[in-house]
Amino acid sequence: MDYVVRTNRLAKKVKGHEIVSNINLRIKKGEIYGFLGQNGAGKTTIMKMLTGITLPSSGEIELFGQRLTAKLKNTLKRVGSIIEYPIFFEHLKALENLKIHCEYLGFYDEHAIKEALDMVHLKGVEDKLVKDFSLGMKQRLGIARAMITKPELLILDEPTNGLDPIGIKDIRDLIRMLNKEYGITFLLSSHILGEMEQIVDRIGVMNHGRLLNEVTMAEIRKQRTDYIELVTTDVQKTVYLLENELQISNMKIIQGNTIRIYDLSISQIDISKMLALHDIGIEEILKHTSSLEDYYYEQIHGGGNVV
Ligand SMILES: Nc1ncnc2c1ncn2[C@@H]1O[C@H](COP(=O)(O)OP(=O)(O)OP(=O)(O)O)[C@@H](O)[C@H]1O
Repeated sequence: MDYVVRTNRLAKKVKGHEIVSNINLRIKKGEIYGFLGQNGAGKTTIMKMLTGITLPSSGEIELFGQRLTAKLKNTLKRVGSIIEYPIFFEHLKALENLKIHCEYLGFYDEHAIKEALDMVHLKGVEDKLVKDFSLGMKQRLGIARAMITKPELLILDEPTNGLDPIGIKDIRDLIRMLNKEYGITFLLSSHILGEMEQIVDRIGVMNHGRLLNEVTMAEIRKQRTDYIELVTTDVQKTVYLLENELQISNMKIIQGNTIRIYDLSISQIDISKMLALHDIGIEEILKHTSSLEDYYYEQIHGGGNVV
């Protein structure tokens, strides 16, 4: 298996307290991997260790199959990142900011700068002052800056934080495009489940400094069970009617008065019509579609496996 990132029992201690422990992370080449976890779960700390901003207290990091050591800092050239949020010289133009960054890196290539701006669709605003950029444009400029050296892995910490729905969609589309067209592997973090669900191939659930589970979105979708939830004025009679009038057998009663129907070949409308015909009052009927949110809460509250 071609892994871009592998960590082995990675841990970080701060003032005697372990803020992340025993992290065995695996990110495959070409995938969009998402770290999911509440504030303070340890996502940023791991990203800082992967980008060489912070040193691990123990454990190992392997990037592109090579162990990351002080001597092999060159490997980090293959990684681009925005950790926390991108900081610019606000009173300078976008292009000037990128040029300064290149000079600082000792890598000056005007063509690469123009190409990066083009990739994130910021061509035409390179002479605009950064202070006049929207948050979404700044995020895109941050991605352009991280892309100048043509990294194979981009690490973006909460890339859609603070953006409005259109800005969020723009960044999502940009990440997808960079992944598909340029084959860039991504490590993203977010605490917004719905957002991650729409973009990642695989997720790692972080909780209190531990990586609980790594699972593909395809696996989550396969496991999910959708059902219709029904509350009526007469549970026993409803069950009898569902079985005999609509031939539904896959259902269960929960909390005494709620029926969950797992047979979705019969619509809510048919159920409602049939019950109305038999004078059964419906207090509630709704379709429940399980999602990443269900999986996440199961992991956090059900004590998911540590990987
Ligand atoms: N330098 C530090 N000194 C003390 N505590 C720290 C330090 N860095 C991080 N922590 C603590 O470690 C925990 C993990 O922080 P981290 O920033 O990695 O979490 P996170 O999952 O990225 O959350 P957020 O989304 O809020 O950034 C937090 O409780 C944080 O307060």
